[in-house]
Amino acid sequence: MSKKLAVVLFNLGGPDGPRAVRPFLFNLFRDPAIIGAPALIRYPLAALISTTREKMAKANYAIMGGGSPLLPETQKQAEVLETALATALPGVEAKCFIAMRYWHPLTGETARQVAAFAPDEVVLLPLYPQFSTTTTGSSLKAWRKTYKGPGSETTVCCYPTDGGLIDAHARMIRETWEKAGSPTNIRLLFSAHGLPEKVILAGDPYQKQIEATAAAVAAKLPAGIDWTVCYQSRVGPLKWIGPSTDEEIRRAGAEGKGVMITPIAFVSEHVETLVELDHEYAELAKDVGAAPYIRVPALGGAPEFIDGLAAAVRNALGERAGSVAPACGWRCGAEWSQCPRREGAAA
Ligand SMILES: C=CC1=C(C)c2cc3[nH]c(cc4nc(cc5[nH]c(cc1n2)c(C)c5CCC(=O)O)C(CCC(=O)O)=C4C)c(C)c3C=C
Ligand SMILES: [Fe+2]
Ligand SMILES: [Fe+2]
Repeated sequence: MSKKLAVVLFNLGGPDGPRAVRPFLFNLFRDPAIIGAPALIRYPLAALISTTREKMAKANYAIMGGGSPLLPETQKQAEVLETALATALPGVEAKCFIAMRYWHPLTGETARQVAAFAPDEVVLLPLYPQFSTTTTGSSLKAWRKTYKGPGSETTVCCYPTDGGLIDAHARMIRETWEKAGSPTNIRLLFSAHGLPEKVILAGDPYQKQIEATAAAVAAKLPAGIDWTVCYQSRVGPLKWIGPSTDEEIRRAGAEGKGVMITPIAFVSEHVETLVELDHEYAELAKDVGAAPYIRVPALGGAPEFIDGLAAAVRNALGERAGSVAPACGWRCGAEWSQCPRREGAAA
């Protein structure tokens, strides 16, 4: 009988229609990984923020037909990854499951489905290349709270400089640039989701890993290209890491340059790319004279990226079997004793 492998893909989730927007936002803001206040304060605060943010968020989701495309996009990735795993792991019955953090299929629902599958091995694979306590760390906690099924578990904490990830980005940047007529007077912006600065000061490796991804991609592009990293999607009154994407668009405009913008922390299209990048920042670029404004698509099912994920799963199983040494390497940037890949480690 072939070995059964469950690969659990972590992602954030998004509302599937207008009525889901407020409860989705409530789930997000009541997460202690997002708002670090005690539950007594956090819950009313989450209710208040989700109510006040609902109208604006609904208007953004309306641009995409009312809901987020994140789940269908993730389902497509899961399908192609399953096919890649059939080749990478002959003789293993590998099935991909999707565990979303803030909207269906929620992590607890998926944990029950995985338990019913009764796997011999479980690999937890975040669809976040860079580790943050606010994303992968939060999903890991939710998983560990809810999964009661069988199987030996291994976590891929992160893969910021994975060869497949980097090759996919570099190819898509080159292709998009050529399709746009190979303009020369442009700056390449690697745009990542921002974080409150205090999260980074508390030791989160996210920003360092974003910079490592961007540098590795840039190293695959023609020497001397003009590039920089910036951060989008700021929420709330706290100080967030910078420079912000809008500051960088303004700077490019003031210097008489156009921009080519590539999402570097999101691996699929959703509200932050289809609305923020394609509408809000495109308009800003027009206003400040940053022309042309070119947007590189998110990775989606890019074959190099998917092959990289399949290799990460194979390596995780190799570590479990003792055929390759357990190593965080880059991975989460934490000491091995703190790395969430270690079973039982506090994420
Ligand atoms: C690398 C990925 C992400 C990080 C880091 C992250 C941190 C983070 N996000 C918020 C607040 C919001 N995020 C929202 C949506 C959203 N965020 C990510 C990714 C990261 N978030 C994704 C994939 C999505 C889903 C988009 C979709 O299509 O539904 C939202 C909702 C949208 C909105 O109202 O703007 C909020 C709010 C915080 C506060 C935070 C770190 C502390
Ligand atoms: Fe977010
Ligand atoms: Fe790690």
